[in-house]
Amino acid sequence: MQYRSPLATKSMATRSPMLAPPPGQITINPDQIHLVATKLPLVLPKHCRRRRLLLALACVPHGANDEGPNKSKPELQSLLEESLDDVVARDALPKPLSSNLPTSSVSDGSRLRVAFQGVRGAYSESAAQKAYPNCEAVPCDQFDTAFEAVERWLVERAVLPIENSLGGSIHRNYDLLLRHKLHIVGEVKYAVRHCLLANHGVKVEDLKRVLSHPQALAQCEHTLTKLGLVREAVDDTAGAAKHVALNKLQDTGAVASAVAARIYGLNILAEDIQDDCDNVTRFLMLAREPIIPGTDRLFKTTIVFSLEEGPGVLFKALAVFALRQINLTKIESRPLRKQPLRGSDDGNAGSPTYFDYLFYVDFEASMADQNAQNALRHLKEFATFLRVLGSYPVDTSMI
Ligand SMILES: O=C(O)C(=O)C[C@]1(C(=O)O)C=C[C@@H](O)C=C1
Repeated sequence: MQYRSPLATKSMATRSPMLAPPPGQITINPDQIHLVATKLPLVLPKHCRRRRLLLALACVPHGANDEGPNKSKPELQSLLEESLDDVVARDALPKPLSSNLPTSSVSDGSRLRVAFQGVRGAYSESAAQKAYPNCEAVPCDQFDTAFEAVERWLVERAVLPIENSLGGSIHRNYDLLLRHKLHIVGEVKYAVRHCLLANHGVKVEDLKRVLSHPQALAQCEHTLTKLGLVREAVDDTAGAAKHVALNKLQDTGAVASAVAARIYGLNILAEDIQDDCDNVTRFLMLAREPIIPGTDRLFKTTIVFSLEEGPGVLFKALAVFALRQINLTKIESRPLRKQPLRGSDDGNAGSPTYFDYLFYVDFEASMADQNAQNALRHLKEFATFLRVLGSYPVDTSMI
């Protein structure tokens, strides 16, 4: 099956005016950050001086010219002068987060801001609400944007999909976990129930094509094949619904949630069209600081490591957990980029033979557990690289 993805290689803004980020959505590149800065007072509670300062700082474009027009500068200057002591005292050192139940407010009482990828009505928004009830979910056009939003203090957390029970891993987010320095502070599982949406008056037999996120299209493979619809991949399910609605398309439907149907005024032609009723996406909760791992409930730890090439090295790496009765719940390998292919040792010098890999492993133990610490100390003896991405409570909720 071949997806037509006309939107896949261009930036969001140039793809289609319909799919450009809506007002209020954060898009992080130096130019757009400047635009966001001018809107800050509209989106922030007035009493929240510290966050205004941090946001203002985050919004100064890299290499901004002092003599150039920078409308936010006087505000930034006065905020800096007024609040610097306060900020230095309270925020100079990153503080580990408590591993108690996730809070939905920050210390000043305002709602926790949580970045998700997609537009309003995306499954990721519902997952963010499940992870942090009553939070202020902030839409981001790309996964990278959500990572950056947390790193630059624009938001407190990000909730991003990492794997789906039908479609498998979301590789992009594995790669971004390593490229950024955020910590995994929790996980949340969300039951994804797809609907086939179209404009009012459009029947199933009128449809020729269907738009959605590639994962959502993959999760509905059988149904869409049966209907003979051409698939087109877009950035998120709700964005597909929005596009169909705004363009009043008559031959195109969208695979998205019932929530997206309500928001964008579309008709639900079919419900539960995913290939399996147990369609669950696991999302990671990300923060600037790690949480203090506990042993009071079930914890999971996610690590990433690389190994020397050689017979049985991966076996040896996994044995450090098996030897200590630590259960592995997930293993994922990703290419180690910027690492040249290595030649074989059989005299055939220069012939690219080996790919280098990064291994991501989730294991069921807390980093507060001596057994887990011993396992990682053992692994470090022969791993060429090792990083703990987070130690966090397992989502044991009924989905
Ligand atoms: O497009 C959305 O609504 C999303 O939230 C993204 C996403 C994903 O990336 O996998 C999330 C859950 C579903 O599995 C389908 C799509």
